[in-house]
Amino acid sequence: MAQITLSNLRHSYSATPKTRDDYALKEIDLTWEDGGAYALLGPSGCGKSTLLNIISGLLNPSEGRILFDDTDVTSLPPDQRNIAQVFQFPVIYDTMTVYDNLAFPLRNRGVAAAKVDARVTEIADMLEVTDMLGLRAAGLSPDNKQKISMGRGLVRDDVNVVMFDEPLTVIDPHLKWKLRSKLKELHQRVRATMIYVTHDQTEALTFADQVVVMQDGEIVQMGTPVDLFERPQHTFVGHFIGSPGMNILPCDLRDGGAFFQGEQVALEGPASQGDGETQIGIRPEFVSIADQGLDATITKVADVGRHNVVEARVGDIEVKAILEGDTPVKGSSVKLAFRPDQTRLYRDGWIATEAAS
Ligand SMILES: Nc1ncnc2c1ncn2[C@@H]1O[C@H](COP(=O)(O)OP(=O)(O)OP(=O)(O)O)[C@@H](O)[C@H]1O
Repeated sequence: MAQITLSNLRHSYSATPKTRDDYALKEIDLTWEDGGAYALLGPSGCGKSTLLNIISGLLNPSEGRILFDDTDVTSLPPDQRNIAQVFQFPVIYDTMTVYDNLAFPLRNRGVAAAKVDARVTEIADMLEVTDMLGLRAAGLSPDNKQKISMGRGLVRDDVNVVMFDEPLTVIDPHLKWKLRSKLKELHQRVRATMIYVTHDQTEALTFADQVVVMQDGEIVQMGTPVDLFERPQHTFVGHFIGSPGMNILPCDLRDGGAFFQGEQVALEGPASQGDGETQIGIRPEFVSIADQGLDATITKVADVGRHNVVEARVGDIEVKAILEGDTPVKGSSVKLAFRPDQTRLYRDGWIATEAAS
């Protein structure tokens, strides 16, 4: 396994890029620590596959370098990078048995039969497919095929990194959670560096210790699932993560305070100086109905099981709240309060308040 460093990486699919918009990857500087469980999370088109293909060597970056530990691999082809990859669709040999499928990556590299057997047995046990080892892969269900595909990615213990590219796409929704937690458990057992690419926040947050959030060819935040929830560094992260996402509300800064719809709102801490468009960020979990606060009208109440998701209008702006217990009915007038230590200020998208100490 290796530490992977991406240094000043940029990539354009155009031969003659002129503006920043011509780059699918704008400027990436990132270190993936040896043995870490990472997710690369972002919406379709943000550059995840481009970044993955650059790490695996399928694509040469327009600028920048890739290091595996201290070795510069930027110009090495994929087969010399020693990477295992698990794709959206299972890559297995239907005519072979499950055992031979799992053994294939090892036999291909001339690993001795005894070690092949030990490793296949171990991985099959971890994946709970031991009873399938003698079966032909053709007869397996799609989720079992994908399990075997994952096993093929994990069977070698000498790879630099295992990369998963949306591996649960073909899995039935009710089986997804099982495989998701299985992968997390596998990481804890094998301790390989793993990068899991997805546009699904649940998959990313379940699997990864560190989540790298991408938007429009840039990394907007790298952090633990708790960091991303509690202190999004960018409004995109606040909005993209959470269900529903963070409320992002226009505000004015004046007289040393932040004003939303004409009312002053207490922030978590002092705001940095600067020009630019300012917004308040507050998660629905920290909006409540109180005796004093912003005048609002309830426009929608959705019972989603454990709690209600309530939408309220403050002036012409909608604010979402997650409320438990008694909830006001649609059309009623209420006062909304924001929990001050969870109320952040953003300027041009980026966080601009200091955390309360
Ligand atoms: N071969 C290509 N030629 C030209 N442009 C490309 C090519 N591949 C990707 N792009 C563009 O680069 C940008 C990033 O695409 P990329 O496939 O890396 O995103 P992604 O996050 O992996 O999306 P998805 O989740 O849909 O696969 C997009 O604007 C896309 O249109």
